[in-house]
Amino acid sequence: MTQQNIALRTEGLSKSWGAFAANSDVSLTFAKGARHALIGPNGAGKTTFINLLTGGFLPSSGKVYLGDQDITQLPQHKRVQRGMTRTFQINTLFAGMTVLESVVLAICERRGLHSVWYKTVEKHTDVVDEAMALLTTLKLSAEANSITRSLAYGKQRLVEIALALATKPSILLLDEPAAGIPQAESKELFEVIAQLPRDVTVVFIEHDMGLVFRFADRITVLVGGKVLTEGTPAEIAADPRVKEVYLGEAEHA
Ligand SMILES: Nc1ncnc2c1ncn2[C@@H]1O[C@H](COP(=O)(O)OP(=O)(O)OP(=O)(O)O)[C@@H](O)[C@H]1O
Repeated sequence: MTQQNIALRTEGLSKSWGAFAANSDVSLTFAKGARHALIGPNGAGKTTFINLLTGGFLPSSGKVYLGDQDITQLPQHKRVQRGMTRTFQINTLFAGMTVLESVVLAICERRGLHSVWYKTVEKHTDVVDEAMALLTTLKLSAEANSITRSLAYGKQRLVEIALALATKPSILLLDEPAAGIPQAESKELFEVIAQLPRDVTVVFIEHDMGLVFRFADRITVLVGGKVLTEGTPAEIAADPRVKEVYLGEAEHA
């Protein structure tokens, strides 16, 4: 992979709490436009790794590079400004607003239009247009005027993704986006994620292997905080070590 094709890269990333190493020497490269899944058994260190990427945790050692810039020490909000965003659960304020209102607010925030309240936003028709375009991409335009809290969980997850996309990320990090939603809705959710523009690199954690093998074009397997292997879905599916890890887990359960 050439430097121009790299969206994000880690070098020997480690995170320990006391003697416990949640991530050890994780060196990964995420290609621009990839749909890159992180998989591995419970406690493998996937969420820890995402937190090291977003700046939620600082690593014990190692580096994080966004393109060619070392962002290892950069605070979370500065990483968002540079194009790296993760989804957050919709808070009470956003849950009580309509879908369109919340996305408009998120776009205003990005554009630095802090004093614009929704009632005066009609003047900023370009903000409303951008919000509607985003909702159309996410197949949420029919829900634009619904109160977010009243939507099915799968749709609420899409609103969370809309709010993340309102920051105009080049990298979108998703930690189990389909957790807790019915299977039919999760398939729909991933279909929408799969159709996001290719200028957004998507890194996601997912436990449902059906979804992983359907939607990822690259898979990294973490076990015990370390990279076990990485490859295309076909390579990972054929890797006996991966089967062993999951069979071991199933036997354990
Ligand atoms: N703040 C923390 N302090 C101490 N240990 C932690 C902390 N955060 C996570 N851990 C530990 O690190 C290990 C890895 O956790 P992590 O959540 O990264 O795994 P995961 O692969 O995302 O697991 P799951 O699939 O169950 O969500 C776990 O044993 C967890 O208890």
